[in-house]
Amino acid sequence: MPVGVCVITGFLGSGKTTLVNYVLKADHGYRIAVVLNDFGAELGVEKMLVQQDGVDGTNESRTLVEDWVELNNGCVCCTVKGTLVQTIEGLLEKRREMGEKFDFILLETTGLADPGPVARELWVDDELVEEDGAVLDSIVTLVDASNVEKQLEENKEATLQVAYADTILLNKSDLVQVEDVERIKARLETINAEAEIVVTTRSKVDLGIVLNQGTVAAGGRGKKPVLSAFAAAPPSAVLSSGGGFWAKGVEKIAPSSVHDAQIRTVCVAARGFMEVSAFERWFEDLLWERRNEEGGPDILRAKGLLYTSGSDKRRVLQAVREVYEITDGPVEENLEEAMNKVVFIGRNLDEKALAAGLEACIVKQS
Ligand SMILES: Nc1nc2c(ncn2[C@@H]2O[C@H](COP(=O)(O)OP(=O)(O)OP(=O)(O)O)[C@@H](O)[C@H]2O)c(=O)[nH]1
Repeated sequence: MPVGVCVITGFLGSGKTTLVNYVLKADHGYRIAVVLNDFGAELGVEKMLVQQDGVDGTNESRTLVEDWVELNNGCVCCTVKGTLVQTIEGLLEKRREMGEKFDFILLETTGLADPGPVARELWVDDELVEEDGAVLDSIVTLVDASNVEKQLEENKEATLQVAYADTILLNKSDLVQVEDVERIKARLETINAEAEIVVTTRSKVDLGIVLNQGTVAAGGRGKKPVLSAFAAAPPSAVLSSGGGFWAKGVEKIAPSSVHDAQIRTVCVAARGFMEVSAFERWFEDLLWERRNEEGGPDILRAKGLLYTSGSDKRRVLQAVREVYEITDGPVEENLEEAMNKVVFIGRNLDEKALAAGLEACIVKQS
């Protein structure tokens, strides 16, 4: 029987990695493979965020096998190399080699992705669906309750992510009032009236909602899944752009894989140990002051790994619009490297100025 693939999508900072971590650590007895396809992946930021507090809270029992990270409950983790189909094929190969099977594959998409092409790729690639292959089980979309309304106004991808969902996790509910939740639910329903909406905090959800929506067990080998967004039309209609499958009493959105051209990703790095207070001053100025200037940086999301003076731990930076946090990562054995990395996604990002700003936070050796 093929393995079910659960596609986890949602706008920048909505809680996808938090959900992946939650699923990996929960006591469910499933063997799960996670495929990360994220903007921080090339710097190793994303992988580290998923691994940072493994199943038992330590790093010790994990072994790095090539690009695979095996967790001590049998779950494995990898990042997309080459195409998505190649990555999943690699995973399945690995599964055969191990003589064991995964029960599920979780695929975390990038926060700016239109999940349509990913779903289509999984849908139409017949080789994947062969015996012991993979089949799309469901699309779970996370939305950040505190930002979703603005995101839906500004970004077509955010709307498409909601439109494709089988299940929507209305996450970060702790950051809004009860009446906001009702209003947001109503807004989401105008885009996708079919999806189940589950209100969550820190992506904590009944795992039955994420793992195994029944497609694989019910359909068996080679069966196509029944996804709400796809169910109204055969795949051919899904493949044609602007097909009639949106016309279900919901907003019409032309499917597109074109991103907001102004949004880009900038990665900056600086070697050495930094003064946290200097970093905070610089970062807060960027997030809170400079963004209001004409043509100033509009940072939608940032992630980073920081080395701070006087600590033997790497620190993890997370920012979603104006909100940010710096938390402790695992103890670092090789502190000499001390390469600070920050990945920004946003508009009006000046790479040179950001690199210089990060460099200026490094404590200079006298
Ligand atoms: N207050 C609050 N914070 C949350 C919640 N869920 C996640 N976060 C925090 O929000 C930040 C972003 O969470 P992630 O899980 O990394 O979000 P993501 O969707 O993977 O982000 P991208 O990789 O940018 O697309 C992190 O600092 C999380 O700790 C929640 O329910 N409430």
